[in-house]
Amino acid sequence: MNMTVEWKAITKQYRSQTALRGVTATLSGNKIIGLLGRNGSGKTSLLSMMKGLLRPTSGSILVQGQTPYENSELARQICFVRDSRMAYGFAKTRDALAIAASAWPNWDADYASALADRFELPLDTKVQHLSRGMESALGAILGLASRAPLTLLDETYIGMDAHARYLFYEELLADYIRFPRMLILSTHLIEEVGKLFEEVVVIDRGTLLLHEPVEQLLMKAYSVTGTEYDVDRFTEDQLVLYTLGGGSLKSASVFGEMTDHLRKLADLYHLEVRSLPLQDLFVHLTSRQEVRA
Ligand SMILES: Nc1ncnc2c1ncn2[C@@H]1O[C@H](COP(=O)(O)OP(=O)(O)OP(=O)(O)O)[C@@H](O)[C@H]1O
Repeated sequence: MNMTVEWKAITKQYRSQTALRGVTATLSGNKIIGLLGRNGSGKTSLLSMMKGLLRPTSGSILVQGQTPYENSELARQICFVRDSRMAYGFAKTRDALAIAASAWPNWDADYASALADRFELPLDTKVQHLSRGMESALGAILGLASRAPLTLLDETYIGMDAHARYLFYEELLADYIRFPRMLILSTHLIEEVGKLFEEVVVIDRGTLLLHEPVEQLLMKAYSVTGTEYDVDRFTEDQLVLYTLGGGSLKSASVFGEMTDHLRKLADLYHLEVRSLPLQDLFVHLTSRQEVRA
């Protein structure tokens, strides 16, 4: 199944609060997509509308050409992992997995049980009594074992410790390779998860800032390091995101493409050129107005 999600001029208003403003984009193909945005930028609202839990105030959202809102057939193809405590609070963990098994047509019970072992999930504990990390692990297991063609993970791994998070990344990638599907992960931990993404969507204060393949995005910025004099003359006409150091060792992060001409100039000025980590680029994209132009 080749998944397609269309956002058509989506606006979401909660009373006086506008969470999303005219967001338009088409996501297609089996991919791991990062949904990035600062706190309150509108990520959860967007994910909830993709699952059909909310309706846009204006505009429309289509998953496989259909409206997800009140569409129970389509809902079985879309797994949205957010708050396991809310969804399964009174059930024991083992029962939550059994409920999930009946909800998802592609549920893999053996895989769910192998994951429960790997994450050391206590099966006889009520979901509402799970530790934060274990609740996150349950969410990760539900998201992975559902094998839903569209899987939405809203900061699923946020309560996990580093060991569990890396286990989750490893499982996510391995299972995605075995069963390609569209996985959308909203996150703040870009440095850790960034390597998994093929494509990123950045939402800033309710508007779509960019939607691009990661490879293409990373080509849009770089850092140069050298003496202050050389770095300053190299970056004179460029959009500098931030600088570090000075004197004999200064580094400047630049938003713009590294052309052949610039590379020759950097060589001439004995500057070291590096690509910018996705996390740095994200922080600066969402904090500077000029970059949006
Ligand atoms: N039910 C609601 N009623 C009123 N305002 C809401 C509601 N849900 C979200 N909002 C507001 O809409 C905006 C976007 O919220 P949303 O939860 O979608 O953002 P987010 O990017 O997921 O945030 P975070 O990263 O902090 O979880 C915020 O200003 C939030 O306060």
